[in-house]
Amino acid sequence: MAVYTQIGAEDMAALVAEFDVGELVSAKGIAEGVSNSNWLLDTTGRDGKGARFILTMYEFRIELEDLPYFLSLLDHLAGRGCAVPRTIHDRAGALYRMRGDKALALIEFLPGVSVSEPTPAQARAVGTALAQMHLASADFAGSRENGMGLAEWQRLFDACGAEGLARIDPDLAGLVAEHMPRIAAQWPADLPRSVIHADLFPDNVLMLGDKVTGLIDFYFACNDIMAYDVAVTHAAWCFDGSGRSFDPAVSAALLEGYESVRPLLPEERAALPLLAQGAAMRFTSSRAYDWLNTPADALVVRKDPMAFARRLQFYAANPAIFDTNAFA
Ligand SMILES: Nc1ncnc2c1ncn2[C@@H]1O[C@H](COP(=O)(O)OP(=O)(O)O)[C@@H](O)[C@H]1O
Ligand SMILES: N[C@@H](CCOP(=O)(O)O)C(=O)O
Repeated sequence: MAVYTQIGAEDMAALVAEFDVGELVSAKGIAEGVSNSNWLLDTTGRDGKGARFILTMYEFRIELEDLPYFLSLLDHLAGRGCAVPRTIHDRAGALYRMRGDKALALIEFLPGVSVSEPTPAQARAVGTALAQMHLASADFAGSRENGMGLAEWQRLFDACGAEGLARIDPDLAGLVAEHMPRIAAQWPADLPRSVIHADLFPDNVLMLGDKVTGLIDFYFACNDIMAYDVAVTHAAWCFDGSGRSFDPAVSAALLEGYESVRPLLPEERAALPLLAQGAAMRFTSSRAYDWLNTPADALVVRKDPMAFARRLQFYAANPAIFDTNAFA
């Protein structure tokens, strides 16, 4: 469930009146999601024919100072033809409004559903959309450091402590100690960069059949290595939920889709095994921290850190899956 804040009908109607989107017809809380409160709003629309929006209230983890970057990035990418929802500006032109100490943004609604068992055709479409997004961001003026980079993974593991990691799984602390220093020492410094999504999991992609209708949830977006974004997306799409089973056909299709728009340089391709281990480490770290620090009665379902620790082991043991002829 992800509606942490209640907004009464009168307040919601008054809020909607601050935007040129017609009058409020209905507002329904959206159950999916963990970080923000989201509502599906129907209004009469500017032309009286009806319109639909997502209202997001930023509850945790997002710094107010980063909101202009995230919200203007949506406008930029949508303006370049990417399947990304636009930010609806209020009547004064602002990207977001404050309600008490919390920020609210109105976002264009896009149709589609998040797939749970991606097919190769769907993975190809996602790879294509990711590469389009990377290219379309080339002239985006904003800049934001990756707050979930290597230093943060280490900080999160340190905060868990060896004893905390052992409570999650007896092998986890050893796995981190074995791989983290090597990944940090070999992390590439000079690969091509752009704006990256950095969290393009299936639940952040809306699809209708094999077509991508929306990339959403850009709240980890930052300027970083493009091939790292490919690696994150690979880790998120090419395994079953437990991280035990790798799907080579989905992997090949995802990379093919990406390269149909933006061929990887030889040095990016060569770095993918390490970047994928880093991607798996990144989500192991945040999930491990959340696993130990989410109260038992919290509304949010904790995600299994071992599902990404297993991916890390797989990537470390199978670098050849990223060879150009791996599936030929
Ligand atoms: N622009 C959008 N169009 C349609 N549905 C959306 C849109 N943005 C969010 N949603 C819906 O809201 C849910 C939660 O949004 P999300 O931004 O992923 O929240 P969280 O950051 O809390 O995970 C999504 O799973 C999707 O169902
Ligand atoms: N994709 C991450 C969690 C980030 O949460 P989101 O709801 O903001 O996408 C994971 O699976 O660990």
